[in-house]
Amino acid sequence: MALYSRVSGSVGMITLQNPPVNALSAAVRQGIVDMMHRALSEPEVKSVVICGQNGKFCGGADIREFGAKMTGPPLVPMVHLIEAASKPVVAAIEGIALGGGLELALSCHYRIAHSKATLGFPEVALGLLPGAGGTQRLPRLIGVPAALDLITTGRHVTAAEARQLGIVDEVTDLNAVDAAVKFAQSVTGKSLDARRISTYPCPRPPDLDAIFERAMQQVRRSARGAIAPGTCVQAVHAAVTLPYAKGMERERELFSLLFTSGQARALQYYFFAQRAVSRWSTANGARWDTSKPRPVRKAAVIGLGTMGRGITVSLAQAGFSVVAVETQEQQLSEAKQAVSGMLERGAKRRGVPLAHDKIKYSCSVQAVADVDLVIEAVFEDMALKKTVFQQLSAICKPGVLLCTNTSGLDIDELASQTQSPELVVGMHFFAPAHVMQLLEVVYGPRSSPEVVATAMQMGKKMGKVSVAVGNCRGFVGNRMLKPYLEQAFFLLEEGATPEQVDQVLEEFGFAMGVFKVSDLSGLDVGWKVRKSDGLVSPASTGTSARIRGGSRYSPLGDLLCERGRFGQKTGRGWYQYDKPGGRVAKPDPWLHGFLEEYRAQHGLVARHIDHQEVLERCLYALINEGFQILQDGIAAGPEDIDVIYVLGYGWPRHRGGPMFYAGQVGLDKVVERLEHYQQIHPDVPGLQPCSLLRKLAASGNPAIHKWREVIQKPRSQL
Ligand SMILES: CC/C=C\C/C=C/C(=O)SCCNC(=O)CCNC(=O)[C@H](O)C(C)(C)COP(=O)(O)OP(=O)(O)OC[C@H]1O[C@@H](n2cnc3c(N)ncnc32)[C@H](O)[C@@H]1OP(=O)(O)O
Repeated sequence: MALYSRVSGSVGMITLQNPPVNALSAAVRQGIVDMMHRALSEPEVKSVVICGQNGKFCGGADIREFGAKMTGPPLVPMVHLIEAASKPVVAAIEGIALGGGLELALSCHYRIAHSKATLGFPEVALGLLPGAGGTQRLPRLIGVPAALDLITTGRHVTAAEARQLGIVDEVTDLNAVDAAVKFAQSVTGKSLDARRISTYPCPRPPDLDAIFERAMQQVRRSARGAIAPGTCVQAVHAAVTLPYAKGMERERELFSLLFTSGQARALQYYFFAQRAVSRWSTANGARWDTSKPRPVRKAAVIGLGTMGRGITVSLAQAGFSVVAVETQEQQLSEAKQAVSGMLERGAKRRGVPLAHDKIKYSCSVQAVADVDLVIEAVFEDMALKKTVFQQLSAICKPGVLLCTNTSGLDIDELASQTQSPELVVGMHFFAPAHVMQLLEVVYGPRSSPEVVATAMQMGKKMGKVSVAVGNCRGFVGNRMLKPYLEQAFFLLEEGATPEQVDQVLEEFGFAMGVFKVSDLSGLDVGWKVRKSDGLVSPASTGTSARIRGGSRYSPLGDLLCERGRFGQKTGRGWYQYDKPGGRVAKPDPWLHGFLEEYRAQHGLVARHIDHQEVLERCLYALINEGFQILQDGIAAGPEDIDVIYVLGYGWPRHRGGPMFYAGQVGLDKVVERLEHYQQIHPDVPGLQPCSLLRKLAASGNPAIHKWREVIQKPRSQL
């Protein structure tokens, strides 16, 4: 709702009241309309201030109302009522003015912002455009290039930048509402003719066509199939080429197109999913709201390879004191230099405060004796990690949290090396650890609720989205990756090329196809794991070369590694690169020849494989594993899996995540296609639809938020 009060006799004050962000719900819109009429009708009131309760102007339209039938006054007539008012209306912007909130502010005649406020049009991230006149007013106010930038990227600007751009009239370090009241009094009685943005002509730069062409190219490059950014460009184009009223009609048409799209539904689902994962629960009943995190002031990182360095940077930038340990002098000195460089680049590019003084380097594990939490990031080798955990358990003070950055090893086995297994938890960072937003917090059967809560909170403090997951091979992300990769290898055996598979996945929206990712992360990583699992066999011909444990196996990755083709780092992998460390993947005729030879050796006849088969086999196998993970209680809900895939594995956000995507395709259709492929490939167990997927499909494709009701009480796999 909106409250009305009178300040200093002559200023009518409308206060938006809808915690936590004063979103423009039906009740708030109704309140604004009613209170505007009241302010305009009271003769003593000479001017109006609009502000938000609790230091937040407005977070925009209420996203929770988007799925439901529209009630209350629409936004567009509301902003027109404000702009057309005969008394000056001043927006007092504290905290946030986002989306519809900024549109509300732009309909006011003046805008006063607090210096700490942020403003922006983030609709594009929800699959929408600013549909209450934002695409028509902003270019009129700040010009086409700046408006295109803000509307197509959704980036938030500081009050200082907003002032520079001309979005706000004044910025204050003092109380913005008081400043707005004073301002409102000072403009009482002044003409408002020049203050109604909709009446401004839209600036028409001479190189208009080139500007729009560049903007379209830019969004095509970065949008990876998302439709909202390009539609935003079209709406701004209407502001320049059409009179205001016609431009508003065009904005409405384009908004409706986006509003009803599957992409908008996916992005809005994802918005809430990313927030829902902080309300975690574990298989043995621990929960976010009943578990108190322990205080952590000083942390340690053991092992300063690529991951350890990134983790050190993340911790230091988040304000933790860090002891960074690498036992080899030479490597320690290299790491110190690398970490310093990373901190300096962070300060230069993102304005993160320099944190050199937060880090103490040491060659000795003894240096961690007084820390509150240790993150082990040594080489991915169980024997080595066990030794480190035994050492840590002996050296560290009682009560210290022992965390491992393993990407898939058994947390419980490591916990059993320590005197306090309840204090052990996985913190699986993603490379580069100081950049990637995802953190999988892996609890073992014995991890205490406080320890899970502490790791989750540490992740948040480091600016990450932490997702709690159970302990199993590969946890959630890497476990699902296995069947996906496996299908990609099988497709090569059957006649596809890496380029073809990657193209299909990139057209779907992945930033990189599976083979390019494999080249980037190094083929040797998976090879080492397969070797330690006893999967890599010396026999390279005959049927046994392609069968392990009675199931189909492709040794293609192993064969490439045997030839020293580890990907980008060696300049050769599934693609070729101009030099070791090169980044530009080019098709490799050698690889094509090798695949032909391989097929001939194994009696495989190459066939034409179409787009649909590549997509379905790769994605549905991955999705099926996701359902198995839910069934096993490794992830508490589909949102956890979707957030992990979007933030950690390049799944296109506008497709919501693999579990949301499955729901959009239709669970019955996913089951049917998996069954189809399983009939053709009976030796691939990953194509057998899991029972939870079948159960959900059979119960009539319930909406994703209802899946938890069907998922049985979770239990740990170990
Ligand atoms: C018919 C439409 C016509 C015109 C077009 C207009 C369209 C729009 O305005 S779309 C909305 C545009 N606004 C946004 O996209 C803002 C989204 N919110 C955020 O970016 C952030 O929440 C924040 C910067 C406002 C605050 O961040 P932070 O302090 O980190 O808190 P949280 O993100 O955890 O949010 C707290 C809480 O608030 C809920 N919430 C936030 N914004 C909205 C909103 N616009 N509508 C409804 N609910 C909102 C958020 O979900 C959190 O609650 P839960 O934890 O319960 O999910």
